[in-house]
Amino acid sequence: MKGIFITGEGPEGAGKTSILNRLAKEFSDKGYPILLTREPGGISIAEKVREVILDPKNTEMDARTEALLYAAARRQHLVEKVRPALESGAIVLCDRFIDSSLAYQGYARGLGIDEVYEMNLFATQEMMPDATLYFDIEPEQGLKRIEMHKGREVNRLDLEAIDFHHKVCEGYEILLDKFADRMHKIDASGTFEQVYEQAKQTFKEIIRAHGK
Ligand SMILES: Nc1ncnc2c1ncn2[C@@H]1O[C@H](COP(=O)(O)OP(=O)(O)OP(=O)(O)O)[C@@H](O)[C@H]1O
Ligand SMILES: Cc1cn([C@H]2C[C@H](O)[C@@H](COP(=O)(O)O)O2)c(=O)[nH]c1=O
Repeated sequence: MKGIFITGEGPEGAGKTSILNRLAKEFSDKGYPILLTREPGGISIAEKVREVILDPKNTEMDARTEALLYAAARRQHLVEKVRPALESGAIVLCDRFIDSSLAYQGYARGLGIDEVYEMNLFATQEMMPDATLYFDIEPEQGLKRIEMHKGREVNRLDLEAIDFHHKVCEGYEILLDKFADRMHKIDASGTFEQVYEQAKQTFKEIIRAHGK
């Protein structure tokens, strides 16, 4: 594919969405062909699946159902939006992707990282990101940011106990080792400007390494 597929990952409130938005704006303004999108969502069918998965009223959702719904939304989003953009040469910035499933469903829910990975490889036909920005923060600090952000939807996963959020971070630590070649750790605990500067430097190195 001609484009570059870059994902943003991390626990709740790490600042992924804010930083990816600013990167997309700054680099689009400079003339780079950026497509900013998100998971679950990004296209109509996947946004509908998102509503079902994240509705806090759906308390009975089975862990495998949850993992399959994320993978189904991912499949449709990839086919309908991400792959065509990459084929046209875009730099796709995606707010969460497969690593979220591995950390949240594979590790924190206990389904198994390898099992969830296998199932997702079927959904994506083995497509993986070229690079991933991992926003590293203690779950307590991230959740506090979300509490302060009054306009944000509170979703079903935000409402999990703090132990679950610690497990999500442990899961991501495993992924940082497993996928050391593509994962870039950003310290997300500082001010927005400090985090943005790190993310921007890393982003520039990634696109340079891919010839852009
Ligand atoms: N470095 C920062 N310091 C303080 N607040 C921040 C920082 N970065 C983002 N925020 C604020 O924290 C809140 C959550 O940020 P954001 O939505 O970007 O996080 P996120 O990682 O996408 O969260 P989630 O995945 O849970 O949706 C927002 O109100 C945002 O303005
Ligand atoms: C893609 C994906 C996401 N999740 C979780 C992580 C978050 O709790 C929500 C998405 O909300 P956000 O505000 O857009 O970050 O869904 C998951 O558990 N598994 C996944 O594959």
